Amino acid sequence: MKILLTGASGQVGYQLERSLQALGEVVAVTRAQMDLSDLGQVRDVMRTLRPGMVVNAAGYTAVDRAEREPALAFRINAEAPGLLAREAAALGAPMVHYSTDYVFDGHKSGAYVETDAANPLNVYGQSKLAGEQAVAAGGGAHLILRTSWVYGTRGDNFLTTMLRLAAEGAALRVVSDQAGAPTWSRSVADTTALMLAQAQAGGPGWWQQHGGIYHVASAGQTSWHGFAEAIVAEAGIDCTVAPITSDQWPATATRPRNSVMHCGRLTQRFCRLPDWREALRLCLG
Ligand SMILES: NC(=O)C1=CN([C@@H]2O[C@H](COP(=O)(O)OP(=O)(O)OC[C@H]3O[C@@H](n4cnc5c(N)ncnc54)[C@H](OP(=O)(O)O)[C@@H]3O)[C@@H](O)[C@H]2O)C=CC1
Ligand SMILES: Cc1cn([C@H]2C[C@H](O)[C@@H](COP(=O)(O)OP(=O)(O)O[C@H]3O[C@@H](C)C(=O)[C@@H](O)[C@H]3O)O2)c(=O)[nH]c1=O
Repeated sequence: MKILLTGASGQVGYQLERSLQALGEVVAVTRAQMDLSDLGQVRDVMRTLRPGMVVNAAGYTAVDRAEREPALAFRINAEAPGLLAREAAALGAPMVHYSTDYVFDGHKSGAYVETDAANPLNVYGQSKLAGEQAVAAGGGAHLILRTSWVYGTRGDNFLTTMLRLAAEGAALRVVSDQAGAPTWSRSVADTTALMLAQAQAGGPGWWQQHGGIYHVASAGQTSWHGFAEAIVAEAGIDCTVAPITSDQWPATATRPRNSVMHCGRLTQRFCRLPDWREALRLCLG
């Protein structure tokens, strides 16, 4: 089976290109071959390639910049995934799409379940919620995997930023009033592959029974400050991390204070991701 993978240069996409190999022929396209802001090109690629499955790991992920570029964020995160979903449905191809903890407003005191009402606080979250809705409205078989605080040793992310700042000897100041679950990009990719292997074995009725939204995040929770402290500790860097409040960090976009997601639906049917601290250890090991 031909699997169209978008966003292969990104954190999750890079891992997916490896994790999906066992499932079929992975055709990884870059922005140069399929720019999600160009809907005509998206349609052309889908109609030329005619994939048997679409895994959309591309996304507009610049949370602060999205406040200044809402139209572009919505085109890439909502309109293009909607088009991919409609084109995939026309081909009878299932689609996997990724979403975010930032669809929630953070006002809940416990962990969010899949059926909790979404109410994003920022443009990025709004565009991702619109993307979820567009993929579901596409009418085909789909999985929407919401993950959170993704990191890895490649590219720009919170882990690599903290390691760089600590190595430069910078005084680390990190917000301690936002709770979430840091999630290793490899955990997301491996979980996706595990779910899709079961889908392939399950036959046509599988998507009807098991499709829809899943929360896919590390077990446990921490704050960005707790994550930063763990990063320097695991990396063996002698450096203090000062806790600050969100108000003390200059940010354009408002982030949810609590975006911890309950992963019970995933755990009951498929697997449990490692605890965030254990995953960090594995990532840096
Ligand atoms: N990062 C995180 O903390 C979280 C991410 N997610 C979601 O997971 C998914 C994957 O995110 P992640 O891997 O972390 O993101 P990255 O920012 O690491 O990668 C994004 C990918 O999308 C590609 N991309 C961006 N714009 C376009 C475009 N116009 N056309 C084609 N490709 C484009 C990038 O290509 P290029 O290299 O050319 O820019 C890159 O390959 C996204 O849907 C994201 O919203 C969910 C929760 C947390
Ligand atoms: C670099 C840095 C950030 N911060 C704060 C800013 C922010 O509140 C928090 C996280 O910063 P970042 O900008 O790395 O993270 P942010 O862009 O908010 O990360 C989000 O990205 C999108 C794509 C998602 O989907 C989310 O799940 C989440 O991972 O830490 C500090 O307090 N000190 C620092 O030195």
